[in-house]
Amino acid sequence: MKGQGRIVKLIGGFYYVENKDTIYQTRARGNFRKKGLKPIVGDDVIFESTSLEDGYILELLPRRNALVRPPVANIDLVITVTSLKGPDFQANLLDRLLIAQHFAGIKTLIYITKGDLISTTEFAKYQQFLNYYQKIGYPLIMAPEAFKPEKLTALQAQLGTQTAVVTGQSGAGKSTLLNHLEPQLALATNEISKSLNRGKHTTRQVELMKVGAGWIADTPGFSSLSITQIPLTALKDHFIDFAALSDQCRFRGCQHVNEPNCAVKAAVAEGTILQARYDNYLQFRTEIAAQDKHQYKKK
Ligand SMILES: Nc1nc2c(ncn2[C@@H]2O[C@H](COP(=O)(O)OP(=O)(O)OP(=O)(O)O)[C@@H](O)[C@H]2O)c(=O)[nH]1
Ligand SMILES: [Zn+2]
Repeated sequence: MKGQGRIVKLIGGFYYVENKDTIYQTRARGNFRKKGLKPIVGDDVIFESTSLEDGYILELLPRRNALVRPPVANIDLVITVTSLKGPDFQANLLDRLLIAQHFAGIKTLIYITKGDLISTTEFAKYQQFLNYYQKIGYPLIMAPEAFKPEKLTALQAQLGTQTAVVTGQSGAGKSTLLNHLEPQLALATNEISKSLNRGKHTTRQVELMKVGAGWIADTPGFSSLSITQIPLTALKDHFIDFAALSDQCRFRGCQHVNEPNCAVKAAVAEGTILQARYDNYLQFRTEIAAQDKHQYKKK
């Protein structure tokens, strides 16, 4: 048969392509390889196959968008899983994820886990962050409330026929959420390693799975994320709270660093923009500038 399908998994040089609920094992043969294009999970392709195990990808169809990490294409929503305890909450990592997702042009839903493992006092420490992200426009859901039947139904309805990706640190609770959404998946989940205080990387590959009428990709966890693919002067546009104020800065294209009459810096001083978020902005700028310098030297 010859037809259109979607790459759902990639293992050992084989691309697994779904077409009408059947999965075909294929290899890449199309001329896209000459163009240096590498198919990733989520890609729509034209493929040909003689049996379930023997097929070829002939053509890679244009991508709407793609994330670098995890590598997935054609995504409508990223569910960004952020644990409060084990792994502990890191505003820096959350900001990296949010900025990378905005740069890729993909909507974000923040999903907070393990609030049940900390005291009320400790929770209050994080509350200002959670409130802040909601205030600036990120929808946010939280475990274990998110597992209530009516909440799961609402999330499924929100997903509809779309494609979502679940991303976040190792052991944050990605597979756990998917198992609640679709118990038939029965994905392996694991306790985080006590000695390393991080996940054991239960999920080892990106895999796109049917959940209700839509698709969700579970992805391996990670502990750091580079944002150096973003051009230095564009970074500010992906901090949605800064972007909302930039009209009020004195200079067009204000980088919110050294310029006078900067509305962003004023908001930080006033406390309407979180200091930690602004500090992360400056840190990301330093990382991007260091990378640019390094690349310039190599040329
Ligand atoms: N107490 C508590 N435990 C949770 C919560 N969410 C997940 N867990 C537990 O945390 C552990 C790790 O969860 P997983 O769903 O495997 O995490 P993951 O993000 O898929 O991990 P990797 O696949 O390694 O990246 C499991 O033992 C879960 O039962 C939560 O909200 N509260
Ligand atoms: Zn400014």
